[in-house]
Amino acid sequence: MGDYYETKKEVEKAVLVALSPSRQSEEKTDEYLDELEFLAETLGIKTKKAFVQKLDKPDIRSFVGKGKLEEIITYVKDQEIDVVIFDDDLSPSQLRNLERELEVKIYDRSLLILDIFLKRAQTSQAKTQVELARYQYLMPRLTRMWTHLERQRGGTGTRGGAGEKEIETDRRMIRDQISVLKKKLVKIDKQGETRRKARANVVRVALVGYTNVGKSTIMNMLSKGDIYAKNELFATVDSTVRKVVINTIPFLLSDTVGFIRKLPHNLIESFKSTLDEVREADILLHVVDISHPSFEEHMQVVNDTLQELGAADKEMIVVYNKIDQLTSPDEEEGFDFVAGIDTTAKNKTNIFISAVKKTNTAEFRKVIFEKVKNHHMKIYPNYLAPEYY
Ligand SMILES: Nc1nc2c(ncn2[C@@H]2O[C@H](COP(=O)(O)OP(=O)(O)OP(=O)(O)O)[C@@H](O)[C@H]2O)c(=O)[nH]1
Ligand SMILES: [Mg+2]
Repeated sequence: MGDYYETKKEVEKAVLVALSPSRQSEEKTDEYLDELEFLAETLGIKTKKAFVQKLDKPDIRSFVGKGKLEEIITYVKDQEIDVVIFDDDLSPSQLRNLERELEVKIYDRSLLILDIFLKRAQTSQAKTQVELARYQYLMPRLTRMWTHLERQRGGTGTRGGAGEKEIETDRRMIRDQISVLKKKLVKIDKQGETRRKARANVVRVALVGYTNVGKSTIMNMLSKGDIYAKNELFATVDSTVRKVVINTIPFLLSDTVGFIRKLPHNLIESFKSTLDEVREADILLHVVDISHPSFEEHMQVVNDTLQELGAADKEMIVVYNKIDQLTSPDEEEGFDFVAGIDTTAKNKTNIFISAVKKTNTAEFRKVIFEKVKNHHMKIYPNYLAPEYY
């Protein structure tokens, strides 16, 4: 094995590889690729080209068929590509085969997301959660190249390629790490539990939504804070809680990690405690980027994830954000005409805003106030709530 991956260049060049099953439209495939490109960009990786193969199921051996793989290999060599990114998860044996044939670094969707989370995590809880998920993911996938790269990352460095023996050593080390991290998390969880219990006498509201929809922007708008909000996927990985007061009634507002299609399962598992903010909330603000062509699918992903967390039946305000980017919404008709918006769902209130242009935000505050007030009155039945002004 050569040392082609030794030299670290400033910007890595990537090709994307995706399948296009017959049931999926071309637009959908393109959109998924755009999302994958955006994810790669978040890690500072530049996409040079995307390869799509019409296949209903991934090839067991190499994800794409033989002919397509040859095409990719040629391109990777000619264009000096550093990374090949697959839009689905690869099995350990697919990863091994592809690595051998492509001879460059390989990412699948989960690993890409895990690395973004790793880069973004700030608190020790989030860092521990991501590290755990990442190790659990890597464990069955340790290959010579990964072992080698991980050692480089860890600064231990090995000369030449790692052998089977080293992989075995690393596997043992990772197993130990996993149990250390699990213990650490239990301890952090206990502290978090105490902190959350202390908040039992305050109404709790949680922002949820697909990544990049504007949750942190809304959090900042409501709490006048300065949370990292950026046109990047997973700008927020840690959950942040702020106290907000609307018209004399206080509540706690939490901003959490965004959801995404095919979020690695290990990641949801280890983020469960961060997502306790969501599970324990009285009211959810489900933020939707209504200007995104796939906003309905994104909503579905969020609702499914909420279901998984056991938080699907909570009272919810669906906040359709970024209306400033909608092409020609009919002012007269309002936005309810937009296809796919369910105005009949119980327990749900729809509101249309632009957090950036501050459109309809007074109305938004009012809707939050009314709902928070109801919960506040349950905790403090004698509270004389003021009328909203
Ligand atoms: N045009 C427009 N852009 C917006 C609006 N609200 C937020 N944005 C932009 O959308 C991008 C993402 O905003 P964030 O607040 O970081 O989104 P988020 O949901 O917290 O994203 P993650 O933390 O990555 O999951 C930023 O570039 C914001 O400036 C809006 O009402 N209109
Ligand atoms: Mg955010």
